[in-house]
Amino acid sequence: MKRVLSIATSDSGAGAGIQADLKAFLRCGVYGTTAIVATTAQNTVGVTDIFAFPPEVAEKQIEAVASDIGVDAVKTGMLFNAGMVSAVAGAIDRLGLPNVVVDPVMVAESGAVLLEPDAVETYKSELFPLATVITPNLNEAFALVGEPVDEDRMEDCAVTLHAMGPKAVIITGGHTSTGADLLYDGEGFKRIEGPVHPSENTHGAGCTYSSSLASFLALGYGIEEAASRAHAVASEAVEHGLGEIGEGAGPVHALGGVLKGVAQ
Ligand SMILES: Nc1ncnc2c1ncn2[C@@H]1O[C@H](COP(=O)(O)OP(=O)(O)O)[C@@H](O)[C@H]1O
Ligand SMILES: Cc1ncc(COP(=O)(O)O)c(N)n1
Repeated sequence: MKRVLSIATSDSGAGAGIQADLKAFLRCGVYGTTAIVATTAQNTVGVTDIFAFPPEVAEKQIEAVASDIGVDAVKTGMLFNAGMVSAVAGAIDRLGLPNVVVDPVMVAESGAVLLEPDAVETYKSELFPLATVITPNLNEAFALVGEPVDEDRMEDCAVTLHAMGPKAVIITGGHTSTGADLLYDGEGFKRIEGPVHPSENTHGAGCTYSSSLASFLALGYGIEEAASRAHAVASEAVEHGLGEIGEGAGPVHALGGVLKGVAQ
């Protein structure tokens, strides 16, 4: 059983964050572990509070998992502040963790700010250089390069992000007109396409995607194949999104496709 560690934040509504990551790990057939860096009071409508743990609490969890269970891939999600980004980068580096997927979570589907603005520089200087791949969505990608969102300039944006140190960049396409993800590995571009589901129940799509990507890297797939499989898992989770859960954008359902037809 391959082991994938999520370093991220709890979502009390369980649509995104650590909870979405564990569902995606189960869907992908890997053993998921967690280092929880903060917790949100959150539902499908919004985020009413964020409580961040001290960075040492995150470091201790990462060390506990690495020293006994082991780590075949790691995914970082919402890290909230600069001190945490720095501590997580330090632990990944010190422990030599492989297959590092960095999802630079900045804003929730509901509009809540999930990253303090001064942490962006720490991402660029400390965490991106350790990343196998970073997975910003369209808005995050342009925010990171400090430019207004322009779908026609996604390739330029990916090149600028790649120069910040990750081995590869994937700008996820859920908020673009085509829905395609864009992969840039420093040599060429690859568009990952698939059916776009007309669903509003996308809370947790990005978390599901980056966790699935880390899972497929742990399972030994190359970046292109892992990206294509992760897109398929995220897309299927959106297709089966749970509109009946909560009043806002419903949570994605990572196991929806797998459970179809199973007696309940
Ligand atoms: N309506 C949709 N239909 C199919 N795939 C989708 C849809 N929305 C998002 N996805 C896929 O889910 C993944 C996460 O996408 P995105 O929405 O860009 O991230 P985030 O949730 O961080 O904003 C991507 O692979 C994207 O292509
Ligand atoms: C704790 C936490 N982490 C991440 C997200 C982003 O969610 P999404 O996957 O929809 O971009 C979130 N809303 N809450």
